[in-house]
Amino acid sequence: MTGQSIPGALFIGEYWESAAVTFLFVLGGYLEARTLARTRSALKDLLALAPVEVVVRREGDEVTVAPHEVEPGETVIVRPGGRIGVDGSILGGRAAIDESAITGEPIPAEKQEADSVFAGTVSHDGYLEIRAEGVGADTTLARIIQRVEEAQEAKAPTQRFIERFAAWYTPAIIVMALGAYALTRDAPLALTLLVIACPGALVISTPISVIAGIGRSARGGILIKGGEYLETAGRIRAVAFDKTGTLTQGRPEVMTVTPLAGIPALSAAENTQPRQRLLHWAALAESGSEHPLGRAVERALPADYAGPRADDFETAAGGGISARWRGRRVEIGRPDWLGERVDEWPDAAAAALEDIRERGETVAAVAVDGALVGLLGFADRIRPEAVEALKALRATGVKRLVMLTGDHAASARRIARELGIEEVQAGLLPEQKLEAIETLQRESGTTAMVGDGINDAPALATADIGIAMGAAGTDVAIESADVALMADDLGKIAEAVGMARATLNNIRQNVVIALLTVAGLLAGVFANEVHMAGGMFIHQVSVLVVVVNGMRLMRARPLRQRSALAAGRLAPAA
Ligand SMILES: Nc1ncnc2c1ncn2[C@@H]1O[C@H](COP(=O)(O)OP(=O)(O)OP(=O)(O)O)[C@@H](O)[C@H]1O
Ligand SMILES: [Zn+2]
Repeated sequence: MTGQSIPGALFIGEYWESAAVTFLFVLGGYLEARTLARTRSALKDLLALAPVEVVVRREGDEVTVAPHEVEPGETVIVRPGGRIGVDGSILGGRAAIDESAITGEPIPAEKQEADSVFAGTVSHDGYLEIRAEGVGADTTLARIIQRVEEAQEAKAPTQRFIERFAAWYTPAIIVMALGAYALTRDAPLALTLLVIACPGALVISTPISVIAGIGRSARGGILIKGGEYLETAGRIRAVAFDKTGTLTQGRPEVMTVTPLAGIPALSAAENTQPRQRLLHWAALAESGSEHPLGRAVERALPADYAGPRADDFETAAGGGISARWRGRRVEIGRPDWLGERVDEWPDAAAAALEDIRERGETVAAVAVDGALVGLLGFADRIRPEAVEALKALRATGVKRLVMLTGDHAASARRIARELGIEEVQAGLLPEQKLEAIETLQRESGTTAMVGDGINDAPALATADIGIAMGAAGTDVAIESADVALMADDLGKIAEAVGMARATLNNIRQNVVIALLTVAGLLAGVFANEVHMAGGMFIHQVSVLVVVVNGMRLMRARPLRQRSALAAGRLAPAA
C-alpha cells in the first residue's frame, strides 16, 4: 500500500530517505503479516487437536490407522490419556473425558456406555471402546474448524463500510496531493502527503479485531458465524428464551396422573388400574414423538413395559400429537388444543386442570376417539447454572430478559420466579413467538433468541441473533445458528455477548487510532513539521498499534474459567 513512496523518494533524489522508507516498509509488512498469522493460529490450536492416529479393531486385531481411514461402524479403542479420533458412541468402558477442545468446559465429563464422544477430546483415565459414527471431515471438530475459517473470512459491516470509505478516500488523497503540487510546486510535500495519508491502519482495524474475537470465542466453545454476527451480538439489548430444555433441564417428570371416570383399557386383555391405563394411552400417543413430555411419559412407566406403537401420527407444533392405532384416534397435547378436538370437557376435568395448574405443573390432556380420558401434570427443574448465568447476562448490559413459551402461564411463572425473569409470555404458538420477537425488536432494538430450534425455528430465524445451546454433536445447530454454544451451558451466552462487546470496543479503538494518526500526520505535513521518513515511520507504527490492540482480544482472560466461576462450579484460584 505504501510501495509508491519508494520510486517517489528516489525520484526526488533523497537516497538516504528512500533507503529508510524501504526498510520501514519491509519491516512493517513483515510484522503485519506475522501478527495476522499469529491471530489466525488460534485455529491452528484447534487443528492440532485432531489426533494423528487411531487404534481400530479389525478381525480381532488392533490396527493403528490414520483417523480418516476408520470406517463408520468400526470399533475404536482409546486407552487412558489417549485422544479420541472419531465422533461416536461408547460401546464399553467408562472414563472422565476432557471435552474442553469442543465445548470450552474445563471440567471433564464422566461418560459411559451409550454416551456420545467427540473427536479431539481426551480420555483422562478409563479404557474405552467406541463405535465410530463420524470420521474425518464428518466430525464436530472438523465442522467447528470449517465454521471458524468461514467466519473469519466473512466481512463485518464496519469492514465493508471502511472498504467503501477507502475506495472514495484514496482517490481523494491523490487529488489532494496533485492539488498541493499544483499550488506549491513542492514535489516532496505532495509525495509525503500521498504516502502518509494511505489508510493502512484503517483498513485492517476491523478484520484484525474480528479475527481475534472469533478465534478467541471458538477456543471457549462459542462459534460465531461471522463478523456481522459478532458486531450484532455486541449490540444485543433483549434476549428471549424458550423454556423447556433452555432455561430448564428439559427432563420433565410426570408428577400428576388424573384419569377420568370410564377410561377404557388399551385392550380387553389389559387388566390395569385407571392411572396405568392413562399412562399407557399417553405412551401410545407419544410413541413416535421426540418431545420432552413424551420422554417423560416413557420414564413414568416400568422399564419393561412394551406397549403398542402408533401406526401413524401427526404432530401439531406447540399443540400436541394425534396418533392412529388400529383404527382408533389417540391424542395428547395442550388442554386448549385438545379442547377443540373432543366432544365435551366435563366439569371434573376442568376442576382437575385447575388443580394441576395451581401447583405450577405443565399439563397435557389425553383423548381417545374424541373423548377426554385424563390429564397429566409434569414438572421440570431449572438448570443449575441458570440463575447465575442470567445475572451474568444482565451484567453485560442486556436489560430485558423474556421467557417465550407454549406452556400455560402458571407453570411458566413458577419457573420464571425461580430464575428472576420478570417478563413471561405464555401459551404462545410457534408463529406467535415470531411475533413476540418482532415486538421486542421494535421496543428494545437488537434481540437474541435462545432455543432448541425444533418448534422455535421461526423465532430463531427472525431474531437478530439465533443462539443454539449444546450444539456439539448436532450439525444442524452448528450450521444454522448464528451463535452456536458447544456446551450445554447457559453461562456461555453472557460470555458470547461479553466477547462481542469487547470486540466492538476494540474495533472502535482501532478506528480512532487510525483516523487520529492520519489526521495528525496531515496536519504535521501542512505545518511543515513532518517529512517523508518520519511520517512513514509513524504511519507504520500506527498499523502495528492497531494490530497489537486487536491481538489483546486473543489474550482476553480465559472465558471458560470466568463462566465456570460465575456458575459456582469452580472455586476461585487462590
Ligand atoms: N408431544 C406432546 N405431548 C404432550 N404435550 C404436548 C406435546 N407437544 C406439545 N404439547 C403441549 O403443548 C405445550 C407447548 O408445546 P411445546 O413444547 O411444543 O412449546 P414450547 O413453546 O417449545 O414450550 P416450552 O417453552 O415449554 O419449551 C406443552 O406445554 C404441552 O402442553
Ligand atoms: Zn420448547
